[in-house]
Amino acid sequence: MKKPDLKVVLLGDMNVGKTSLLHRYMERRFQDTVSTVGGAFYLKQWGPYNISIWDTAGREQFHGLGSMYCRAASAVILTYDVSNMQSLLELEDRFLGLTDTASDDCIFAVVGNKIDLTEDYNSDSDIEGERPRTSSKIRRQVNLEDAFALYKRIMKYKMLDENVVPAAEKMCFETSAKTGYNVDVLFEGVFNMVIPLIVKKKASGLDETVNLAQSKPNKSKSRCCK
Ligand SMILES: Nc1nc2c(ncn2[C@@H]2O[C@H](COP(=O)(O)OP(=O)(O)OP(=O)(O)O)[C@@H](O)[C@H]2O)c(=O)[nH]1
Ligand SMILES: [Mg+2]
Repeated sequence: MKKPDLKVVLLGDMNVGKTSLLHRYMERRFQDTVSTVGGAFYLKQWGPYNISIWDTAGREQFHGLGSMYCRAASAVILTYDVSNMQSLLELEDRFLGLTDTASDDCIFAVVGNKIDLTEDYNSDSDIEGERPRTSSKIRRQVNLEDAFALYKRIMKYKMLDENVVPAAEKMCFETSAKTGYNVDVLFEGVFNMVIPLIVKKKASGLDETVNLAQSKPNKSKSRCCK
């Protein structure tokens, strides 16, 4: 298998929609999911580059694997559910520490999924005419400003200068895996931001992307499946 040029990892609590976001982006549809066991990866050709995108399990029992999946990651997509404040809080409490193994210049995106469930989602934005069947919308629990504040705390945790890193407004997204809203914008925005880092690394001979063959989970602990 060809070695990927860069690695992107999705992290976040169970049920926030990580697998659904990846299905939507890679397979262009919303389909039934089962809660992820261990992790799974997809390969995406992006221009001349190969990108591995890793889906991880949000369930507590797989928590120990998270830092392994993040090893040498160029980008981490921290995902929460806009209808569930706890899922945002978990990102800081439970998932941020797992990113210590990521690349030093790793970029972070904070993503609020399931925006279609909320009353301020305009279904005219649906990309495939998949309008919600009911109008029973709920009030969102997480505002974009909460995500901006988390992003700023992440930059502080990483000891990165706010004036140098991409602005929170550029790195916080709201998406719907169900309707496709903002999903391409998210993934392609992240890819476009990390590619200059790869070019730089390759030029300086510091390419540290993990070989997929060496980074499979320990079979005694978990198995890798979709
Ligand atoms: N309405 C709505 N439901 C969604 C959306 N994304 C995911 N879901 C639903 O949320 C549930 C969980 O989705 P998954 O993609 O399996 O969540 P996950 O984050 O991968 O969960 P784990 O694998 O357990 O960590 C499923 O019932 C999905 O159909 C969305 O954008 N809108
Ligand atoms: Mg999953």
